[in-house]
Amino acid sequence: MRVILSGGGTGGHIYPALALSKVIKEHEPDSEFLYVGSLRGVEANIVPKTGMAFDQLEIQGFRRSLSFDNFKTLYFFLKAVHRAKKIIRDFKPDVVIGTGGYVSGAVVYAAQALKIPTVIHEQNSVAGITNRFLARKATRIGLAFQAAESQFPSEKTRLVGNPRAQEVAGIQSDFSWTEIGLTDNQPTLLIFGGSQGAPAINKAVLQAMSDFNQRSYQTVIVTGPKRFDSFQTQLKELNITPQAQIKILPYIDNMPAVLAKTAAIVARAGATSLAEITALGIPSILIPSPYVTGDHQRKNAQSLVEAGAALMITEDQLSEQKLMATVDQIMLDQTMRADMAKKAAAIGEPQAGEALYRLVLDAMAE
Ligand SMILES: CC(=O)N[C@H]1[C@@H](OP(=O)(O)OP(=O)(O)OC[C@H]2O[C@@H](n3ccc(=O)[nH]c3=O)[C@H](O)[C@@H]2O)O[C@H](CO)[C@@H](O)[C@@H]1O
Repeated sequence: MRVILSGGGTGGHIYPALALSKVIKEHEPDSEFLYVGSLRGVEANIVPKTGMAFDQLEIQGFRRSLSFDNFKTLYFFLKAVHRAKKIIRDFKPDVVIGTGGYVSGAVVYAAQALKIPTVIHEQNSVAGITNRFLARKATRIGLAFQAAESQFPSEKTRLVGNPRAQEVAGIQSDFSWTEIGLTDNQPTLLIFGGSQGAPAINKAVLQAMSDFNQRSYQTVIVTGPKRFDSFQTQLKELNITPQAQIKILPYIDNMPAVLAKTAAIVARAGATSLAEITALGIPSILIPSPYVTGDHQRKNAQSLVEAGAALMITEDQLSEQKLMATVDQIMLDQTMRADMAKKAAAIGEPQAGEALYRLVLDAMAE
């Protein structure tokens, strides 16, 4: 089949689209894909590395309040829809799939105007603005959380999970911590604040660095691509030299392979990260971002906490002491980790990619 994928702005929207493309390719090896992202979004770094054809639109988000900027945004949106229509006419897709972010708004809207079947995927329990806008004319809607059901027309909406779960669940990882200068003989804690990094997590980790320096378990700190330099500068200012069991990175490109070798995680509670953590059965400490629509990360995190798979620290409780105490609790207790791992795996959705693929076939058959 010929497929246009679009989702952007943040990793949580991009990786599910790429994961779905792998499932489609397994079923239909001759399939052709085109990914349409935004000019400035992180998809421009992520997608071309996979070898998938990639095109870009200039687009920006709406402000929630009335402002002159919104006229400019509207202008960009209409221009982007116009270009998206041309891209669609040239590529002739059988289906157009949107996984969230402003750019998918323009691409899927253009496809709907051209009467091409469209599928949208909502990763969160609280629907994003783009998917709410696209829902009325979408042919099918795939959800990762049951809690989002009431926000979409029921007759064409299905609970499918997050396709990234299936991608990571089956992974045969040959990653070794020695590739980044660590060893494979110690349990490794991975700290990352979603795809962009999280200032509040970085700050608490910086304050706790001298504690991490004294631990025997390994710690990998992913700062986020734009926060790496300032993290290093602050380390210098604090006069702290990370010991050999600590590694600081701006971003991890091969996350599924790395996650498969990770003992425990400290992270935000973005939906795609959680799909990965549960698919692989990894114990986690979740620090939900309070800055997202409808406080959805806290709801995401709560579902793992209730299952016994995760511990939660809210951002207002986050401190060096709280972070270290919670991390030590998990990292120094292998039995606790094993129990949480089992409970995380029990709520994983290793078939999610398959379910979304079926939904795409449904949309095309209509
Ligand atoms: C601040 C914000 O708006 N966050 C939203 C965004 O989060 P965000 O983009 O952070 O998305 P998620 O946490 O859901 O997913 C992050 C993705 O990036 C990957 N990754 C991360 C770090 C790294 O170094 N390498 C790497 O590959 C993770 O493995 C994962 O696949 O989209 C999610 C899914 O719609 C939402 O639930 C989040 O609330």
